[in-house]
Amino acid sequence: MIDTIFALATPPGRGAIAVFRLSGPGVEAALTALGATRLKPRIASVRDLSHAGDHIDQALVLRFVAPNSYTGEDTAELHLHGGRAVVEAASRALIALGLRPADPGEFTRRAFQNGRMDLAQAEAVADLIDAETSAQAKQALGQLDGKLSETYAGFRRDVLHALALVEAEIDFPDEEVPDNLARTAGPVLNRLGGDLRRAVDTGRRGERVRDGYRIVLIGETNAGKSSLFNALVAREAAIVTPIAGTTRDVLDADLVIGGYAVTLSDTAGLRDSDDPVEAEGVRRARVRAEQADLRLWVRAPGDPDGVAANYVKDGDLIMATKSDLGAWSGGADGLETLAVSTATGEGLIELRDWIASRLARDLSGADFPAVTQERHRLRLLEALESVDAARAALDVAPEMAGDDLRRAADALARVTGAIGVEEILGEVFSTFCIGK
Ligand SMILES: Nc1nc2c(c(=O)[nH]1)N(C=O)[C@@H](CNc1ccc(C(=O)N[C@@H](CCC(=O)O)C(=O)O)cc1)CN2
Ligand SMILES: Nc1nc2c(ncn2[C@@H]2O[C@H](COP(=O)(O)OP(=O)(O)OP(=O)(O)O)[C@@H](O)[C@H]2O)c(=O)[nH]1
Ligand SMILES: [Mg+2]
Repeated sequence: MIDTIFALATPPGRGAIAVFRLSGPGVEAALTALGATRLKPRIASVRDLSHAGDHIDQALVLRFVAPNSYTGEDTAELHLHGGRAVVEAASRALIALGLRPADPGEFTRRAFQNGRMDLAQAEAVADLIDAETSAQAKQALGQLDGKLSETYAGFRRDVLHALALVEAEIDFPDEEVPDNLARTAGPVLNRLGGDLRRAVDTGRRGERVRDGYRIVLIGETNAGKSSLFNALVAREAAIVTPIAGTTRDVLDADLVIGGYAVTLSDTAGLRDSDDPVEAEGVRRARVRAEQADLRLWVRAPGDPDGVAANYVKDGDLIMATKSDLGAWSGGADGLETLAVSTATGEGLIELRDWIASRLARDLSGADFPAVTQERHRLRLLEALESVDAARAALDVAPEMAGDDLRRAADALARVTGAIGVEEILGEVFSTFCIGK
């Protein structure tokens, strides 16, 4: 027998209203026991709820009848006055009536298990709740709509089509098999390989929108990195002193620029040091610079053509800091330069604008939906490798191509949860909040 579950779907604590969500075969009996009868499906009704003779609340009650509900089961919502005592009384009554508090993500998990959505859509529900920027919300909504799932399903259809062509040839073996295959399945696999490669490439973008675009401040000691960091995050987050070598640890701050999530990192000034603590700081700074999506190379007037140059890549930006003390004049190897001063505020607005347009360039693709999760990207890579292997096998050992294509189809089916569900369910739903 399937449990009937309940959870508070609104944040805990005092509020205007508190919404309890119920799902499972025992919903109707529970509603009747609470005194909520004669409810028309999907029509809100005001009912006095009580249990064991105690009046709980005058509530707004909604009832959905299976399968026409979020989970696909009988469900209900109790919209209560949002006081702690009311919430507590309702919670106790529901437990007394045999309902069980839901696990994180359990409503969405049931929606998935009842075929109301696939795994990629369930992940989108969690992403939408976690979204803090407009770009994150837009990306999650695209995935919730099923656009991403449809893309994956299209890839899988192409794989199965190629597989059918390969099997048809192999079933009628003759001298011409390799030639025929190269003519029929070859072009299908070439196109599919290109599509999968493009999808994998959007994965970097999708993950950056979801998890934050990584920008790192890097430069000589005393160049003004921490001062610039503080100016961008608008608080005195990092220690600033005239002493060279002040910053040791990498300091991260999350900000939103132009609707995109950004993680900005302040780092230790790059120089050789006998101090093991500083040397470790410099090592960490280098690692971060290496991993970053964008490096801001911070250079003050008079800074030598320093070590930072080794870590800066095409497309990075030179921050000519302390512009109040004079213009920076150095070779920039084709990198753009922006003069800033945290003393006067010069250039700070321009810097934000510059970053915003860089984010728009790197992250807003016309080819939404982007692949948003590492889990998807890894499966797509697996599919891509198998398709490439199948393509190579066509000419030499066509019977191997069939196995490769079956592996590719499996990898794609795992993304949407068509197969291999049990291994990934825990991973996907454990990050959900209770009540979702
Ligand atoms: N109060 C409330 N607001 C909410 C939700 C909810 O469950 N309750 N949602 C949940 O997270 C989201 C909306 N998503 C939903 C998706 C499908 C159904 C649903 O009952 N579908 C049925 C009936 C459709 C209809 O009314 O015509 C169906 O598809 O058969 C409900 C909510 C956001 N807002
Ligand atoms: N005049 C002027 N001084 C600045 C400016 N920015 C930073 N400074 C000063 O430069 C010194 C070093 O600044 P920090 O921000 O600590 O430099 P840093 O690059 O973080 O230095 P390390 O952490 O040692 O690598 C401090 O005394 C700051 O007050 C600026 O725009 N104008
Ligand atoms: Mg510093």
